[in-house]
Amino acid sequence: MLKALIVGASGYAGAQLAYYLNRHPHIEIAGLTVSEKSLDAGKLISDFDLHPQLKGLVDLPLLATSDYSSIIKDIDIVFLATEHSVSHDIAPYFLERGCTVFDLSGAFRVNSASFYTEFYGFVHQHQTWLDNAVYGLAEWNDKQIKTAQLIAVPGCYPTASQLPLKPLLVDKLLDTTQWPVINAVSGVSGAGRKASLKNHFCEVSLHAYGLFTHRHQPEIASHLAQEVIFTPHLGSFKQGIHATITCRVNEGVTSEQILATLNKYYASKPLVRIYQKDWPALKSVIGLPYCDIGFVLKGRHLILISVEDNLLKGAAAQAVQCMNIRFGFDETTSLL
Ligand SMILES: NC(=O)C1=CN([C@@H]2O[C@H](COP(=O)(O)OP(=O)(O)OC[C@H]3O[C@@H](n4cnc5c(N)ncnc54)[C@H](OP(=O)(O)O)[C@@H]3O)[C@@H](O)[C@H]2O)C=CC1
Ligand SMILES: CC(=O)N[C@@H](CCC(=O)OP(=O)(O)O)C(=O)O
Repeated sequence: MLKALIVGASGYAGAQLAYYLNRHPHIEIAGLTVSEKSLDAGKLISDFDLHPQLKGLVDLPLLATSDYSSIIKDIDIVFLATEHSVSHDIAPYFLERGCTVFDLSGAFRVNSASFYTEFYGFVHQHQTWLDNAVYGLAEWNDKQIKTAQLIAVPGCYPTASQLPLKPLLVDKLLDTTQWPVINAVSGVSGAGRKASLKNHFCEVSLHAYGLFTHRHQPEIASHLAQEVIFTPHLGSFKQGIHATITCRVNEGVTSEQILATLNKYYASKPLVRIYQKDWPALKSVIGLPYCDIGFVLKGRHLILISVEDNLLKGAAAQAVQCMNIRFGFDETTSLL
């Protein structure tokens, strides 16, 4: 059994990790932690006001600490389900002690120090770890994940955006002079569990945000090696991301070619499902670890639809998928 620690366990992504790791035949949850001053210190993660869906499954207490020295012993794997600056600060502690770290935040996703100053508001202090981090887009980077010590699990919007576009770019089916236009709508859980007016139920309707400035635009563009126009939207539903991606194909490209290319890259990938006709809806993926992809071509105009659960394929499920790949377990262990 490998021993795993979840830091930030009381959050939305952390609780999903706890659920998956508890069912995993090769993993023992060795600890669940929250911040030193957490209001949830000492509570069970399955308490009524936290994550009662875990009752009887994971009735473990939340340890409030910033000193991991007493729990680090014997830990093999650390999941950081913490905000970017927290992951940035604490990841090296675990890495230097030999743990394999799966970071769900953006702190190690893009190998550019200036990116962090511009989009995350802090100066990145760990260039060597940034150099060594492997981007955990599981369907594409499995070879590198197998030997990585630090896996930067992609963002929720970047996963939904890159999975449909990447095969078409790699196989040169897109006219890249027209930047793909990604309009994506996220449920409110994408903003995390902490209460704020911005994600208050009565305040959320449907609106675009981060126009030309969202940090996921450069994450998507750098990993696709293709500029994109990315506009996120907040919708009044709890979970899920629905991305509508409009692009232009090269002269002569047919629907059959697009389907063949998507199948070429994903037919053997159990967590990406390609639609031969019609296109997916959020209800196909909520509570499940899949990214579902459909498309329609008219002339040279292509619309791709991709959907995922932001907390699952967009966060916790992809992190566990990466862990499965890293440690040689079946990719879908505990996920399906
Ligand atoms: N929500 C989503 O859809 C997605 C989230 N992510 C990323 O995953 C990470 C977690 O997101 P999410 O679960 O939504 O966030 P939440 O706000 O729901 O949870 C954050 C967790 O971190 C804990 N925490 C806060 N400060 C510290 C600290 N200094 N040390 C240890 N724990 C701390 C919080 O508990 P407390 O405050 O009580 O200490 C809580 O358990 C973020 O980086 C996010 O960007 C990635 C993809 C999708
Ligand atoms: C709805 C909402 O607010 N979504 C978040 C993105 C989700 C997230 O947690 O960001 P990472 O994928 O970078 O970790 C946002 O736009 O900031």
